[in-house]
Amino acid sequence: MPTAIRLVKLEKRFRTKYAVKEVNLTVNKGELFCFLGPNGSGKTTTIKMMTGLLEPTAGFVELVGMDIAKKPIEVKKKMAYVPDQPLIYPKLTGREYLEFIASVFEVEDELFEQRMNHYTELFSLKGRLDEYAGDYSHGMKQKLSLCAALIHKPEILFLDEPTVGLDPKSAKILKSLLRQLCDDGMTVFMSTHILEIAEQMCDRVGIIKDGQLITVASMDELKKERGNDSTLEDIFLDLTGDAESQLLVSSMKEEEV
Ligand SMILES: Nc1ncnc2c1ncn2[C@@H]1O[C@H](COP(=O)(O)OP(=O)(O)OP(=O)(O)O)[C@@H](O)[C@H]1O
Repeated sequence: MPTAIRLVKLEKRFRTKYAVKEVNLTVNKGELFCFLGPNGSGKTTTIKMMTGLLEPTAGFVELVGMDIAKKPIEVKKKMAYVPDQPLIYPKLTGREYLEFIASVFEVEDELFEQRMNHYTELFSLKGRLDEYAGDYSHGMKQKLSLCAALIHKPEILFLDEPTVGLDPKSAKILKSLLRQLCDDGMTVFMSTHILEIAEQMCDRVGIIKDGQLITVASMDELKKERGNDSTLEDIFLDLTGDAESQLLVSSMKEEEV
């Protein structure tokens, strides 16, 4: 299986503090990879280095075989990034925004129309495309940002907390869409706090704690190692939580019963 993403000894230091430390990781083409970790563990910093928005202190990132620091334009043509806070131009309509993104990526008119119709229909945005994007709700902005990311059919899609702000129907649509895109060969790298999503749909999960990647495995591998009745929540808390927070979670579970 060809490699889509390769991180080699990737590090980011802010002043004296390491936000990401010696991360090595390979993600294959067509994989749906979930990146998990507690708040402040280094997920966004890693994604920003992977997408060329932040320069590493050490190490490097290769996407589809190219070093992002050496070939930034070529690499960026092959990827898309949907941040947790959607970045849109408020004075453009939804349609104008998608047209603008398509023009940057030189998408042919016919393909643009097909993809715009397909994705905006899927996310129930088609009837709202002539309104200013600045007047959209948070969830609608998030969906417009997703449609824009898919308009040039990237080989690698990075998503930071993609389901936050989406209603349950849109979240479900997104989950099936991501699975289908990966089955068709796209690679998805996604951070999430929703362990259920990672458990249900990811091929592999990576868990980061204090800037260090502490586990990379499929759900089957994790269960084999930790016992078949373990949930991802148990495993996650076991690997990342301190004893106190685990006790708190257990007592809350007992109270629920
Ligand atoms: N620009 C910055 N300057 C200084 N420190 C930063 C900067 N950006 C991030 N950090 C620090 O780096 C660490 C990792 O932050 P990061 O945003 O990558 O975490 P995260 O795992 O995405 O967290 P969350 O789940 O809360 O979004 C944190 O300690 C954070 O305070």
